[in-house]
Amino acid sequence: MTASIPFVKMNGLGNDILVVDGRTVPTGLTADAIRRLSPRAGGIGFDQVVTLEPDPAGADVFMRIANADGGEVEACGNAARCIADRLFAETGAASLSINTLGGRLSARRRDDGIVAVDMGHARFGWQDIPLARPVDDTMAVGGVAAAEAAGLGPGSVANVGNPHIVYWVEDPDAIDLARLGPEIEHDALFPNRINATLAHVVDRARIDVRVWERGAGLTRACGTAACATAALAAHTGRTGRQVTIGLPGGDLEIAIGDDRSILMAGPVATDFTGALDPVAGTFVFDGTPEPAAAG
Ligand SMILES: N[C@H](CCC[C@H](N)C(=O)O)C(=O)O
Repeated sequence: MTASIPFVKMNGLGNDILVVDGRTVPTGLTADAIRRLSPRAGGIGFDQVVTLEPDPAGADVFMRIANADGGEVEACGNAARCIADRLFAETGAASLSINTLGGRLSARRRDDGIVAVDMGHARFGWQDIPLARPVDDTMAVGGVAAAEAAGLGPGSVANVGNPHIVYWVEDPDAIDLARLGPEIEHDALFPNRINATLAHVVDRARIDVRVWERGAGLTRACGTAACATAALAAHTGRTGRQVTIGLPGGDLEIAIGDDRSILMAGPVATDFTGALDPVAGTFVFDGTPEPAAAG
């Protein structure tokens, strides 16, 4: 087996990201290889893959994002923090511009060492999400059969680079999101599918959430879901504009600007390194690529 490209496994509050560097040589990582590598049983195990690339639009880096199912997506908040942390360590810089399919982000390391990322602006229009049909009040979206069958009220939708629906509930853990999540994700109302969050507003400065991620399933944390939930809560008057989002993996700090800009801050960590074969979908842990065969 020849493992041909190095990788770093990182995580933001347990939302784990495989990072590969395609800035000098394309990685050749295919959607099929991602699907083979993502399972925690037998694979490397991750929620998303991020490939660093040169940015033709002039940002410091282009961050290409794929979910565990191999599908390419527009945004990943935890990955943005992980990438920034890694590149700050690599370059000594304390700020960074990251371009993505969902728009351009800017990251900086705060004096306390925490990485903060400006995730851009929340959009609430039905075409922005997108929804499959016009909806006047996107803060109260009904018609998702599985959610209604589960007794959830209408959801609020936002696009923060990627699409999200947030259901406001008293006790997220009382709802079987593992069963409900995929039915919401694939509902016909969402032509690009959707990330689904159950949110309990604790008080005007804290919301506890559970997230089913499009293309990845239940995760320990979801940065963009935290951003969407905080933006929607502030927009509907459920909270102020400085909100702590409590996720199974820990807390994210979100600040919503009066222009609907979103600043997200939280910890990141590096788990391990290794190398993988992007075509065969095989890998070695914490090792270096196998030495070239002798001879
Ligand atoms: N599953 C998401 C992408 C990853 C988002 C999440 N990991 C985050 O930290 O924002 C989507 O399909 O839009």
